[in-house]
Amino acid sequence: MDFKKNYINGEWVASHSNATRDIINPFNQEIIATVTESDETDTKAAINAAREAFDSGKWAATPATERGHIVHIIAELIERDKEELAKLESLDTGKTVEESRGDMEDIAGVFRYYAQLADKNGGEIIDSPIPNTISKVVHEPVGVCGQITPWNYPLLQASWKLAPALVAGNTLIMKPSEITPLTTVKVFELMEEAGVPSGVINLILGPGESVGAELSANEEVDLISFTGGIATGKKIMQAASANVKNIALELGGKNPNIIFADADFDTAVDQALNAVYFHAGQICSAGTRLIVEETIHDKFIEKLVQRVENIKLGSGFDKNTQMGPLISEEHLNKVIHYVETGKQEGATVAVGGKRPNNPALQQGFFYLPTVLTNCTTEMHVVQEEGFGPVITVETFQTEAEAITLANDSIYGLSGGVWTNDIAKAERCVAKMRMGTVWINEFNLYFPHAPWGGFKQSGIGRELGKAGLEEYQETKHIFQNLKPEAMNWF
Ligand SMILES: NC(=O)c1ccc[n+]([C@@H]2O[C@H](COP(=O)([O-])OP(=O)(O)OC[C@H]3O[C@@H](n4cnc5c(N)ncnc54)[C@H](O)[C@@H]3O)[C@@H](O)[C@H]2O)c1
Ligand SMILES: C[N+](C)(C)CC=O
Repeated sequence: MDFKKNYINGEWVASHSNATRDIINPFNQEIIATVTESDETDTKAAINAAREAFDSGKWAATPATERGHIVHIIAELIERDKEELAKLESLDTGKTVEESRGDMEDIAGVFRYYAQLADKNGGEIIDSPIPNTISKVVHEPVGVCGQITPWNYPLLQASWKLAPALVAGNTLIMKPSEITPLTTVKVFELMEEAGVPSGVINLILGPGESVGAELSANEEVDLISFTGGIATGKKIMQAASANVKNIALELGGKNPNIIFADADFDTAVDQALNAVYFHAGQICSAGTRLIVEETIHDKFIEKLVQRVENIKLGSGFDKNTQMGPLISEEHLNKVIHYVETGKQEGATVAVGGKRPNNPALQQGFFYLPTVLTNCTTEMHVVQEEGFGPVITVETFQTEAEAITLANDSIYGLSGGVWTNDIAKAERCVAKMRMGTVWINEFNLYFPHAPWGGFKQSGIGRELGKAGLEEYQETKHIFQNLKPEAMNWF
């Protein structure tokens, strides 16, 4: 695999210090690539390139239809190379290739969706209350956008930022997670091939503390869009205040999954697994807080545990694997810490609760899919985002109790309700303080509908029309067709 570099002003360049970083396969800890490691100096060069490209006006002045056409070509190139991209994503993150294939379909869909929206948000004529005037609203690009992404869905989260920023006419600097940059590098190659002009898209590889912090604080950056953890989000928000940047934060979640006794039992059990164990639970919207009606608790947990015991761990490249490793040793230790703390606080391990014994998995950062019962709302493992394959189980007797438990969180990203009583479901979702609520479903998202969090799960929305509006300024233009002196002064 060749050495991966930054992409600044249309050139592939190594960092000024020539520092490098090895990228590790979380399944076996082998080095899968070496990439350039940048710092503040490289970041400033990328910001300058984006600033000059924006100020030249060349991209913003390109007709929206043409910008949309280029974004559509990017979608086609992703479609063309989706198998290579899927394998690269699995190598880098450990998730199964089947999951990565699904991600690549979603990613191409995001570029396609924004391509077709490019020339359909031109503004509006306001019915002016003042005679002989024209009042109109137009949308303009925000300017230079800093975009910072996490390691769990590297290219998917990048696509949610790249596609709307481009069709809106912005220039950008993207910083992927330093531990999973490979598919983002590849998509920059595809965007170059698609004909995005130099300076419009810039890629900078490096750590958050230097590259990410510079992007967040630099006064030449007009907007910072971040997806990642809550602690980092708070730092970015603070740094962004330097020049009162526009800010979009997609942060973590600790998502409730409410199961009423009248739900379709087998489907609810099956989907409770899907809600958490894809990508070993490393999903912002994972339904890790299972909230089950007391009357079905024992039966539900018995069936759930039976199913969990059969989940096959292994290499993401093995067709039989259902769950891969966690991303890193540091992250594995975090998951272990939360489960151990939960046990000390009174939770019972119904299944899992440790690393697998299988000798073939010892080089990988594996943790068994876990169910903790006897959980209560104040436990750390219930309140804090462990980001691993761990379900905590709480019970309720009444609808009101279920809602109270569901909302008892600083987070508000997503949640689910399982019941065959639609009126009850509607009553629940009306009270659930989350950006996405599913009824008889979990973890579904698509480009047309907005995504984002209530409470400390974030600010702003990605996807849908709202995801485009994040990258647009709104300008009111007022024209007097019959100007007259006022003679006031
Ligand atoms: N809401 C969503 O849609 C969504 C989607 C995916 C992931 N997430 C969240 O992401 C988190 C997991 O990702 P992570 O561990 O990579 O998050 P993280 O916050 O550790 O890192 C995210 C990115 O921020 C960078 N960063 C770190 N410190 C920084 C700083 N001081 N200034 C600027 N940038 C900095 C990192 O290098 C990385 O690129 C979870 O909390 C998950 O819920 C949320
Ligand atoms: C937003 N989503 C669900 C694709 C990934 C969250 O980690």
